[in-house]
Amino acid sequence: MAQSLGRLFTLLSFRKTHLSRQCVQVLSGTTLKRTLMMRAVPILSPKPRDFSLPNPSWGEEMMRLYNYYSSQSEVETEGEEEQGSQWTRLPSYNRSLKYAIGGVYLSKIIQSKARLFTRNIKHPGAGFEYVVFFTKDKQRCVCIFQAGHLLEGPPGHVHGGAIATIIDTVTGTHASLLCAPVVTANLNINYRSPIPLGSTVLIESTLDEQEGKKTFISCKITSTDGSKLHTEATALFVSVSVSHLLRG
Ligand SMILES: CCCCC/C=C\C/C=C\C/C=C\C/C=C\CCCC(=O)SCCNC(=O)CCNC(=O)[C@H](O)C(C)(C)COP(=O)(O)OP(=O)(O)OC[C@H]1O[C@@H](n2cnc3c(N)ncnc32)[C@H](O)[C@@H]1OP(=O)(O)O
Repeated sequence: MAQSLGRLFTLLSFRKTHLSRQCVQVLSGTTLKRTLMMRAVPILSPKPRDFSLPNPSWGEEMMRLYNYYSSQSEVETEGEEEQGSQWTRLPSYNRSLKYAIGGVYLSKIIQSKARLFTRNIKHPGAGFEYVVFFTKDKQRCVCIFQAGHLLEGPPGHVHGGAIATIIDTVTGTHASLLCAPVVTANLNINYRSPIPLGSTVLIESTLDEQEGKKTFISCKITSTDGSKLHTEATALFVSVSVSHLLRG
């Protein structure tokens, strides 16, 4: 199985070197949207649905922050200089495979029922609603997260496992931007104050260090005005080959 999948990946140019280069090309800079349309999602492939665009379940605070970071992402077209482009929104698909060339088709061939954990609840607003923005130098990411009613742990509050999941997702996405593919090797979490169900919070992730195959990232979750610290975490990601992912 792993061998035949390996051959398939090779045929479809889904090799580590290619993937890494492509990720760097595709996911950097403020021309992300245009580049993604032209390179990562090829002519032969339909455009995958982007789950990090607003939907009717997004509350006022989620929309306010989305508009704020989107406005910071706008590219100044006058002159050569790009201004006001501190943040770039990262599209989000229901399978990581969909970031690869031909990923939409690959997704139909390889474990077609598999879905990204955070994008597998169909009802808008019931699970994880989130959008990630990253800085040009990829040193920082920010995620706006609205926690739906299916993520309950203690009554009225978000489950610690759901919090771990969104932290793994944001820090993992951050590490992937720097050196995909990666896996989480270590995740340490301190839960400082509960997150009310249905609320919108900010997740900020910072690159601490890169050392060979290792990428160290730290992260905190706060209320949107920054006054309340909910969670702090550190994570270690290790770069792996595609064959490592396939071997499991
Ligand atoms: C596919 C297309 C992707 C494209 C992506 C593009 C854009 C991204 C956008 C969105 C991404 C979307 C979603 C992302 C969402 C979530 C991300 C979730 C990620 C996960 O949820 S993933 C699942 C959980 N994860 C695992 O399932 C890992 C299982 N595990 C292993 O696969 C191995 O265990 C491994 C590889 C970790 C290590 O394997 P190993 O030991 O053979 O590796 P190696 O020796 O090379 O280690 C190298 C150096 O790391 C040190 N090291 C290793 N482990 C350590 C530890 N735990 N603590 C401290 N240091 C450690 C060593 O000590 C050495 O350090 P040194 O070099 O200094 O000696």
